[in-house]
Order: sequence, then structure tokens, then C-alpha cells
Amino acid sequence: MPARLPGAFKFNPLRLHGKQLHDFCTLKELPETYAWEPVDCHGHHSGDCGTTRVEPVPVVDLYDPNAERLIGHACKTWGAFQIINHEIPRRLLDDVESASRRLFSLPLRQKLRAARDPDGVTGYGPAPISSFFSKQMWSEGFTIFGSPLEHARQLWPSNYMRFCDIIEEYSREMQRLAGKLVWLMLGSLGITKEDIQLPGPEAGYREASAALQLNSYPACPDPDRAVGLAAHTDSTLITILHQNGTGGLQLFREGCGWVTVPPLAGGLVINVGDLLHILSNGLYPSVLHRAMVNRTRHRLSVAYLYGPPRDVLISPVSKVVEPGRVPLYRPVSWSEYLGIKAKHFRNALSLVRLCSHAHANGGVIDANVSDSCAR
Ligand SMILES: C=C1C[C@]23C[C@H]1CC[C@H]2[C@@]12CCC[C@@](C)(C(=O)O1)[C@H]2[C@@H]3C(=O)O
Ligand SMILES: O=C(O)CCC(=O)C(=O)O
Ligand SMILES: [Fe+2]
Repeated sequence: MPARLPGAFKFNPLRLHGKQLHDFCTLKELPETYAWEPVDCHGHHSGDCGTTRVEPVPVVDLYDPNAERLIGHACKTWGAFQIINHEIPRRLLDDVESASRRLFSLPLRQKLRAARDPDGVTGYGPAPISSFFSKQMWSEGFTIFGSPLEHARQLWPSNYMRFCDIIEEYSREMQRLAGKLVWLMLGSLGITKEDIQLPGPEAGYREASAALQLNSYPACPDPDRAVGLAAHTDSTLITILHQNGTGGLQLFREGCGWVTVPPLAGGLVINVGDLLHILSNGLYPSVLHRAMVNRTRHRLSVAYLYGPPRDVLISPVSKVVEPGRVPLYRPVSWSEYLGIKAKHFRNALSLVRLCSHAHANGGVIDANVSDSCAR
């Protein structure tokens, strides 16, 4: 079960600002409130990399003796990769997918019994970041922190245990995998457990905080004008994403544009989040990503959003801040960072940044401004 996180943040996505929650299967045409402009608000070109040959997102085999180095390279160049041989049983991936399908197939009025509280973060509703956009996203979500028991009881009054058992087992397995991956990433930066206070293998990687986000993207009558989940970076150390056989996840790559991550049977997608970005002083940048929808297939994804224990402050590890460079970010806890993200969304990372003169990658500074940067 994901550990509980202090409730210092409120995305408040059920305040819909005049928008309406829809039962997607009743919509035969795309309502105007779901029709997005072809170029997103980042000014990024929409769509894939056109006809140019696109390098695929790296796939790392965790049994490969070079896994640590390959992961380090993927984090630096992509901020994301897929993994195979991760030892999460296929049966568990199928179980969490069917539990999620079972939830989202309920009639809307029944799902609304587990609606997210106006000032809470768990439960059913549009993606928490929806409130930052004037258009609606073609998706619905269910957010879990700690136990889903209360909400599951509201959804299935006499038949809720199976859902809870699957979520608990999945979270436990993800916690172990996420801990292991974070240590491989830290290892690839030369960081050891003397350098940082994060849950390690001795304690079975427990004590970390995490959220689980079930995402559902119903088939859409006009997919080219709709957006499943708008472009964002995750406010995590890392995110582990399981997507069902239907693609839709895209990563933004500098100099290339949006690149689709093809579903890999039994594979899992790993994204670098903002806290690993901070910890690595920008060497492993968090990846901008989004989810697109399609005309015929219902897409499901399950995101395990992994962060540090509640009271641990995350700041650039001095080992990765080389001589002649400065730490680019001030210390911040996960709950504080989530609060900043919930209020300022895209500007969250720059709001915890210390030295605006330094270059984005690795904190190289020019001698004239180094004195004005806090160390
Ligand atoms: C622990 C987290 C991380 C959250 C907020 C909170 C619970 C739900 C997560 C997501 C999941 C969907 C994308 C995102 C952007 C969103 O809208 O809600 C994520 C957000 C973040 O990574 O910032
Ligand atoms: O559904 C997807 O592919 C992306 C989901 C995602 O980015 C998230 O839950 O944070
Ligand atoms: Fe995400």
C-alpha cells in the first residue's frame, strides 16, 4: 500500500469552472470544451516526429550486467526508458489492469460516489492538473494515497476486497522496484548511501511515499482534436508506468518533438521526475510527457508515483555538483514541492531554483555571477 503523504497540497480539480463531467461512452461527437488547439500551449509542434527517422526510447534489460550504466545514459539523454526483466509478475500487471477496467466501467453516477473531495487529492475525477487548462481532457482518473478502502467500499459496497488486495500487492511490488531503480540511477551518478538519506535495500526500500494513479482514456470520436492528459512533468523521483496494449504516451525530445513510447508486452516505462532532476542538479532532467487518445480503443494506464519519505529534504547531492558549478536548487520536501506544483504547475521547478544565471544542464556558472549564487 503506498505510504501516506502529508496533505499539504490541493489541486482541487473537481472545481470544474463551468465544465461538466461526462459519461464518455454517451458522447458520439467531441464537445467543444474537449477540442484543443493543434499546437499546445508550450508552442511545441503537435504530433509525432514526422517522417524523420526517430530513435526509439531506450529499453533496458534489468538482467544486463551493464544495466546501471545504460540507465544512467537513458536518464541523461531521454529522461525516460522502458524496462524488461523487472520481475513484476505478468499476472499482477494483468490484475491491476482489470481492477482498473472494472472501476472505470462503472456508470458515472456510481463512480461519483468515490469522487475526489473538493480539498482532497484521492478518489475519482479528472486528472488533478485539469484545473490549469481551459479545455477538458479526454480521460478520467482515480488517485490512491494509502489505503483505497474507503473509496472502494463506496464503489462496491459488498465486493471491495479484491480491488484493495490487488492495489496493495501492486503497490508493494512497485515500491521495491522503484527503490531498486532509484539506487541504480543514483549509482550511475556515483552517489552512495553515505551521500543521501533515502530508503535502501536493508529496509526493503520501505518508508518511501508514493501515489498510485489509475488513468482511463476512452475511445474518442475525434482523437486529433482531443488530448488525453496534457503535457506535464511528474513531481516525483521517478514514475513507473504500466500501459495496456494501446499506445498513447508521448515524450518530448528537444530537437525532435513528440515521440511515442510503443507499448512493450510486459514492459514498464520509467520517467525521471522533478525531484530526481533537483537531486541530480539537472543532470537527469525530468521528462515532459503527455497522453494522446485514439478512435477505437480504450486505453488504460497505471502510474506509480514514487517520492522520498515525508520529512526528507531533497537537494542537489554535493557529489554531482562539480567544482566550478553551483547547486541549482534549494532543499525541498516532497509535500512542499507538491504544494508548489498544485499552485504553480509548470513554474514549480523554476520556483525552487536558486541561481537563474547558471546554465540549465549541470549548473555551469560564469565567473561574474558566481558570487550572487547561494551555495
Ligand atoms: C503525488 C502526486 C503527483 C501528482 C499529484 C499527486 C497525485 C496525483 C499525481 C498526478 C497523476 C497524473 C498526472 C499529474 C501531473 C496529475 O495531474 O496528478 C500527477 C501529479 C504530479 O506528478 O505532479
Ligand atoms: O497514461 C499515460 O501514458 C501517462 C500517464 C501519466 O503521465 C501520469 O499518470 O502521470
Ligand atoms: Fe505523468
